[in-house]
Amino acid sequence: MDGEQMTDATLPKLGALVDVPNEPGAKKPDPIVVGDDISRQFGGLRAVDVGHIEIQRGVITALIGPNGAGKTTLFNLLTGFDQPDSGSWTFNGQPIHKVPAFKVARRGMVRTFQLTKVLSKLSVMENMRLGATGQMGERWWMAPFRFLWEGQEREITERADELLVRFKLDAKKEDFAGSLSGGQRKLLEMARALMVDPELIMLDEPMAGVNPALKQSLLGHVKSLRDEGRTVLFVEHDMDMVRDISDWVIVMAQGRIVAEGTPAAVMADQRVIDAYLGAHHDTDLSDLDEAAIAEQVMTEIQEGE
Ligand SMILES: Nc1ncnc2c1ncn2[C@@H]1O[C@H](COP(=O)(O)OP(=O)(O)OP(=O)(O)O)[C@@H](O)[C@H]1O
Repeated sequence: MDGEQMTDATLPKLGALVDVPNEPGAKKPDPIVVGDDISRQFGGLRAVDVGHIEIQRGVITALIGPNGAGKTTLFNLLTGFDQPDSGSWTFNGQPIHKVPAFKVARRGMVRTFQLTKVLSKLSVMENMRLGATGQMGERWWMAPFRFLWEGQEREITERADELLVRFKLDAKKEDFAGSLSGGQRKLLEMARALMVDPELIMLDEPMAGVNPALKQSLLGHVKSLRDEGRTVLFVEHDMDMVRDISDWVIVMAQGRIVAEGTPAAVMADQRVIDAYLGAHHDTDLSDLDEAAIAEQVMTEIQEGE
């Protein structure tokens, strides 16, 4: 996949969504992920309760919803970082719901993590090397066979160097990750996830803590992931980003998928409005048209973050 600029191929992929109904759980023409009856309970709280979900291959899908809707929990489940109470899902047609996280990543489905304190104390380059799972040199019994893993080590370093140049972090490679700005951290999270050359990259709030000057550059990087043939799924509260770059939007509320569709359709969808209306009983709906209400509610959610 590396190096292939698939911009020409992107257009037919986007076109494939035209006939998909704007319905929760809608079937897609070429899904990379298909999940059924996925549930996760914390005590008495059903954090995730998804009947059916499909993620279309080769496009950018946004996962939105109010705080506590279950978005992160669903991310954790799909990528093997948490275990469901029930449910099954496939990646590229292969069941993956019982596969541990590191193997899910090797198969090509990777999620970003916000940099933790521990990773902040590693250099940018060390963070990149951590992103490359399954190096032979990690296995103690391979140590005597240095000739076998030295080549791989070199490849990892070359790949990390290339990605750091692409994300304009090469000048920072020896710096502590903790010294990076919010936007640079987001770029590092993305670059690190790309170390395993994933088919599906799942971004957790890529715009959180990013200053406005870096936002455009970040948006460009996310689009470039799609344009080189990857599938992108991201959780985000920044509605400008959702509007700007997503090809498809899935809305969660109280653990369930309550709406799906193109960004324009979703922002004017009554179910989306209803999902957020708990805090808006006083709004006089008769005074506003549907799209205006959606716009207002979305803005309030965004401002509330
Ligand atoms: N480990 C946990 N233990 C107990 N409750 C949890 C745990 N993780 C999540 N929850 C609860 O599950 C619900 C869903 O949380 P989740 O973080 O998935 O929502 P979210 O949509 O990602 O929210 P946000 O947009 O605020 O990040 C919330 O009510 C949350 O408090």
